[in-house]
Amino acid sequence: MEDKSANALGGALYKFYTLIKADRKDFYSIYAYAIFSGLLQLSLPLGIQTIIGFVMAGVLSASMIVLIVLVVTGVFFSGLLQVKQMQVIEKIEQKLFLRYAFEFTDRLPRIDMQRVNSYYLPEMVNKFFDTMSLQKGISKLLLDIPAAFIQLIFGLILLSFYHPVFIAFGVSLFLLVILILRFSSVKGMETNMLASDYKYKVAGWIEEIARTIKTFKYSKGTSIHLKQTDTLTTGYLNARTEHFKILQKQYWSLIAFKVLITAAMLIVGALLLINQKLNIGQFVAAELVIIMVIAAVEKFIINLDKVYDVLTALEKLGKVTGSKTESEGSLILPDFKSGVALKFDNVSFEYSAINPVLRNLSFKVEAGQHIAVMGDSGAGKSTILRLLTGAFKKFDGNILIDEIPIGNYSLQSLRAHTGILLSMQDIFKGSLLENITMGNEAVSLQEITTLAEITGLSELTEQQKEGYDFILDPAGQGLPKKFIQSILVMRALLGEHRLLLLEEPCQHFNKINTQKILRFLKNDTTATIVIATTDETVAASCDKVLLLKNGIIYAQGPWHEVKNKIL
Ligand SMILES: Nc1ncnc2c1ncn2[C@@H]1O[C@H](COP(=O)(O)OP(=O)(O)OP(=O)(O)O)[C@@H](O)[C@H]1O
Repeated sequence: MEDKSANALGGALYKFYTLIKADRKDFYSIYAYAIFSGLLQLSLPLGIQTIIGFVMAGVLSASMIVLIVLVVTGVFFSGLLQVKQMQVIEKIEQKLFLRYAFEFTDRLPRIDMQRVNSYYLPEMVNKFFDTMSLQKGISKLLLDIPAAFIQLIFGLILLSFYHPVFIAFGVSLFLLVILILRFSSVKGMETNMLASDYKYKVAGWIEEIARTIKTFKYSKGTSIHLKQTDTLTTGYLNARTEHFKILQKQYWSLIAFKVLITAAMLIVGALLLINQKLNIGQFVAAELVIIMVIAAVEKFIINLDKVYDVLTALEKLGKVTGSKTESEGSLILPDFKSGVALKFDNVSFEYSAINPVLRNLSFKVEAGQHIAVMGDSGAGKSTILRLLTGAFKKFDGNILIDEIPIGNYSLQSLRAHTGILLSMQDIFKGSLLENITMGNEAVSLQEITTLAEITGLSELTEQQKEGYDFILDPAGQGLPKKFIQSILVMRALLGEHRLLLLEEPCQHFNKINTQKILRFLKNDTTATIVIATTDETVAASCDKVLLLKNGIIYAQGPWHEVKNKIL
């Protein structure tokens, strides 16, 4: 466990380093400002020391006034530099938000589906909210901590000029900080990560209740939602309490040290003063520097929880931004106006080791041929289509497209030539037109209206005043299923294709639209078509039927030969 946590801490620190590297110019200017501001802040005790010297000597001279002006100017400039630092930090915070927003948006559609198969992606995306923790914490990490550190270094250097005893003070202070970090940081990171895990589990569970709200609403007397929340929040509270214990330990070590050091320094300072090793001006200045140094250490320790938060946020954000994208080849599928030839050669596939889905499957589809894949629920029909999208790469055997293994093709080129309708596709919040064309401006209006007529969507566009600008709710809420299906079918069919992968293309359609779609597929496209279906009308319209049973081919041939084998 210790090793894993140490790795988590190391990994998070490395992520922090890469984050800083990306904006290094901004970071350099922060540190330049922090160094100057630290130096300027020292002008206060030094100035006071000299002023006291003047006062003690009973001299009121022009140089004393100049000195006062210099001290006041120093205070003003150190404030000015702090404002500059804040401006740079604000810029960094804005950049962070943009960077993560675009990284999430760009990466999600390219994510390797096989690796995230067991995750519920909307829940995984909740981690985006850690951008805010990062924004909040980074200013502490970049502004307060470096400033405190620089103040500490300069303060200690200055003190060592007053008397060597102060060098011992500096060394013990450094040792304290290192000891506190050495003994608490790994555990602190571990407990903070655990609390964060539970935080997302609670959020995920509440999201799940919202997603299935009708189930919970209509299940009389259920308390399962509260029970689960109770379990998860208990986990969260335990982890938080453990984490707070670590923070408390750090604060207590600091308080103990502060008490001791204040007493020791006052006594040592007073003794040095009495023994005339320091004059009164030096004594006051040295005490001021000591107070400043202790305040710097305090700032450092108090902000340690922000360090944990930032590192944890980076780890969580990394779950999405660091997730593997789909691997692909570099071959471009040529832009021919004909279908592709397909071949499954001894293909076996499983989503998880306990559940083999396809077993030594071999079949061929000629270029331009239409094939229906039939079988009971769970037989593996959709899986065949999914494998042909190139989204699932880990299978045994070989899948060939135009005699070349599917993995050799560039996914972009493959998908540019493939029209895909799978049951997990959905409507997103956006206009009807955006939902149909997915932003592809090359699609002609003529093509859209033709397909709208075939699929029956024209009924909707004629009813709606806004026509194709009509805004759809997420998942097409409130829209009849037949229109949702029309949109999804149009999305798959618009444009030129060499391969069409269609899962139940005619479900929710009436007989007329079913016939229109089947006629369109027969006469108006040259693509090779693979349809996963249980609809006999659809199967009968294909050149060949592949009947699956428990992941193997049970029968294949034209519909009239296979239909008797269907139970
Ligand atoms: N994403 C997934 N993760 C794990 N197992 C899956 C996944 N998708 C499907 N399966 C399993 O793989 C098997 C085949 O599923 P598939 O969806 O290909 O069957 P199907 O014939 O299309 O069934 P249906 O008609 O019900 O959609 C089933 O046992 C199913 O539970």
